[in-house]
Amino acid sequence: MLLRRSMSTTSSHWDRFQKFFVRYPQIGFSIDISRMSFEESLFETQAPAIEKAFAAMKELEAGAIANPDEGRMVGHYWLRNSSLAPAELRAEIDGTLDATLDFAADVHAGKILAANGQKFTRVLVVGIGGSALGPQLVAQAITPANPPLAIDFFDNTDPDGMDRIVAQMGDEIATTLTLVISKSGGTKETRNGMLEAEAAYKAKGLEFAKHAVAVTGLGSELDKHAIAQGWLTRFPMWDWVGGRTSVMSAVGTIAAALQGVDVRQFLAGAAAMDEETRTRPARENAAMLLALMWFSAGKGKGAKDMVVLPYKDRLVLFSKYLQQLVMESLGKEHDLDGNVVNQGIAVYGNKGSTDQHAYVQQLRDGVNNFFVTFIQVAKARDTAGFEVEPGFTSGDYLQGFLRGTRAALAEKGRESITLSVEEVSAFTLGLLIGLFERAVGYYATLVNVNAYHQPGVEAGKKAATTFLKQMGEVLSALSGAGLTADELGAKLNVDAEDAWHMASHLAANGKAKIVPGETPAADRFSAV
Ligand SMILES: O=P(O)(O)OC[C@H]1O[C@H](O)[C@H](O)[C@@H](O)[C@@H]1O
Repeated sequence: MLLRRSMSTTSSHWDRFQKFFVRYPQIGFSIDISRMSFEESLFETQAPAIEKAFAAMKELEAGAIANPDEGRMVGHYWLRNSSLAPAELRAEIDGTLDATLDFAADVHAGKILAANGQKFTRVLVVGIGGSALGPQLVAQAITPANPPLAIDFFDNTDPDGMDRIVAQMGDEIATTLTLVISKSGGTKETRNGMLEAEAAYKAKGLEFAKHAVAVTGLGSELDKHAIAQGWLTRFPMWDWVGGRTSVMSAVGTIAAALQGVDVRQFLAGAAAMDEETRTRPARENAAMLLALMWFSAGKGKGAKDMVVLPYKDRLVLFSKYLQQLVMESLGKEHDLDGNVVNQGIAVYGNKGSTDQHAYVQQLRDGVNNFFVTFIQVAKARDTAGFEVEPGFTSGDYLQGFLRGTRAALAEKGRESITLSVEEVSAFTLGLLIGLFERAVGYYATLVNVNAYHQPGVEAGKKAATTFLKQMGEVLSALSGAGLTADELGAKLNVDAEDAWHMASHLAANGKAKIVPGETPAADRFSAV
């Protein structure tokens, strides 16, 4: 009885797998949605929305103002196929790509040297969000084991984080090329990182400008600064490329090329996935299938989180990369008609099998509020095989753990998608990025939001600016006599809780003295 039941379950799984497994053999990719619990009628019920999404994408790729709030075109697909771009942009797209690759080749060949006449040995990327995550993902996933230049990142305004990197660089800062990357050219974290880098070069008696390159919008603050200081060179960033989709613009190509990545293959991978997912009907269209799965799992409201589990160390940052791509694109208060919808899909993940020893316990037994996206890489390793047990390699185990976890989740009614690529290479990373970019675009139409703006990000920036201004006032107001947060607040017309945090921060960093009281309200702050 038991045996029969399990056999029929197995055969229905096998049938469903065959029905909902789509592969593109010519690019070594497949998607399996058979372990998602959607009804087949989804393709019928969503047919009008699917058509709308295809049409919207077609217009977007043809240069429509697909980001209406900001009145901008959305052109990341043109970066890997400039022939799609409006005619007046093609030469600039191709020219910029060539210029980044030529620059990297000249650095490798020693035609562009550090100020001391030696070859550059390191790159320091200063950027944040879309201006850092792409280069970080590329560095982690597809650079050679011993790249021509080592790479570090200032991707925050944490002084301790920057100090550690500067300390690790030591005297090698003299042969470090710094790329300051900011589309807007006005992001404070990046401005601070640039100033910290400048100071670090100066501390070693070096001229920063002779080691600095900017990637930014024409005429931005950063652009003007780079011109005024006579930096090595500048590469443009365009308003029709969003930060989170900028890895195939100069933002990503310059660092990748310096690292010895085959950038043209990276772009070719994305272009190939674009070709596959641009015109195929929904049932064969991997990007549309992803969008539909997100829609059906989360009931079009993001009710289920997306857990991204690549079974490959090189792809560990892919989940973080997708977190920005998906959450910044889809996490919106309003839909395109102005209704309050509070849309989004939460994304988290790290890598398998590592995560099986952490939160996968909850995925199998706990709250069922997610679907997993497994990423399987067929090829286990580049080097010769090694057997950890007779007949079995580490790679066999990795595959066993992926399949085992997928089955164990399915047994408990937990959904999963499995994407497969043959190996992690410039080409396959490109195609995976291309796949998710298009899936995000399709899904945005299914739920009627603008995927290409990020109005919510501004609120935190504005509040931080106010906080800093008021903290300056608190610092000036401190005197010999100890003041409480209430007194500071009343004096400066600042919220008492804010005043307490400002004064506490100043005290923790040697700019104020604190006499602690029994409660925060009794703490007294004075000038040093
Ligand atoms: O490249 P930047 O203009 O410096 O922007 C860096 C990042 O910060 C912004 O606040 C946005 O949220 C991100 O989408 C962007 O990638």
